[in-house]
Amino acid sequence: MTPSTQDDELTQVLPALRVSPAAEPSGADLPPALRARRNRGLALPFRSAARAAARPVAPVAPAEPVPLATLEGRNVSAWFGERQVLDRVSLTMPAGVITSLIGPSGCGKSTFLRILNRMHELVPSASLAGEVLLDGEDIYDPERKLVDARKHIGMVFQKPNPFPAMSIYDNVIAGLTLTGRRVSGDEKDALVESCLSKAGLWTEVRDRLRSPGGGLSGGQQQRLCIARSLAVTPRILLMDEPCSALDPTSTRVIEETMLELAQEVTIVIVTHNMQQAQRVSQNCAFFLAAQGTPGGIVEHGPTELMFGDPIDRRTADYVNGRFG
Ligand SMILES: Nc1ncnc2c1ncn2[C@@H]1O[C@H](COP(=O)(O)OP(=O)(O)OP(=O)(O)O)[C@@H](O)[C@H]1O
Repeated sequence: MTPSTQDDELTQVLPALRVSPAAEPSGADLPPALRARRNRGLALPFRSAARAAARPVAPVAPAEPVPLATLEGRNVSAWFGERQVLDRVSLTMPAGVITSLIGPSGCGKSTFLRILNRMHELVPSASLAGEVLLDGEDIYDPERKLVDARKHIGMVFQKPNPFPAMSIYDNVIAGLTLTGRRVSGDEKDALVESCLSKAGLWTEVRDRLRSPGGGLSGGQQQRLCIARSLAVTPRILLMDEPCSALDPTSTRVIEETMLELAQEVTIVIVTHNMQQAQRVSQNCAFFLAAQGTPGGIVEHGPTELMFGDPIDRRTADYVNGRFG
């Protein structure tokens, strides 16, 4: 989806804000996603252990810890006009876990992701059925405002979309500006440093915060977009092929960032990269749409099992590159 204006884009991309950034993790602790890797005997991504221990702590005011949230889709179906593209998809994306959505092109992964933060309904012909529960509360409850869902569920897109002429600093706090929340200068400075640090970009841009966001490399721009999402303290971060436009080095840096962020935000990522799904996610769901039928989930579960010992032959074919 390509938003038409900056404000449209901000409204879609950035949830309304809570200003207090989440508490920085203890430098001695590895995030759960990394601990899970270590416990399973898997190597940590390069630099992750060091970064987890040595991540700079921004001088932010003490903040209320934001509890990790679980997101659950129940019997989610979706249509564009008369055409049904998803059929009764149910998936739980547990708190603090990175869940990857995999599957061939056109099977409805991005549609499902956009339903998870109420972006699907922005398409005029789109409709849907089912429930999306954020910690048990349906984000589609008619009593709830759209902004309540976006407040908690952020999105990072395939193509990095910072505001190119806007400074790096202002890009990070763009969501605050849109929502009209007044934040003191010191608090803004601390928030910018904290979010850029969490997105793994601080040390690269700390000396040029007033330079335009468009002057950064593609990978840096994507991390700037992640920092922009974090500035409004989402509880869930949805990522739609966040590395598909990036080179392998930038991809690796974003993956490390995701693993570290998993300590404070539940992440759901759509990816076509099977190695990436294995590197970053603990849970995985395989989507498929047979010819002429809407997409659904064939199988989901721990990523290790999905790749190492899948139940369904179609899953095995897909993860082993034998599909189609
Ligand atoms: N705005 C739209 N209007 C009409 N049909 C759409 C729209 N967006 C997606 N679709 C259709 O919905 C189906 C699912 O698309 P979706 O983008 O969710 O699949 P996907 O699995 O994410 O694909 P990819 O991996 O290629 O991004 C496809 O058949 C697509 O053509």
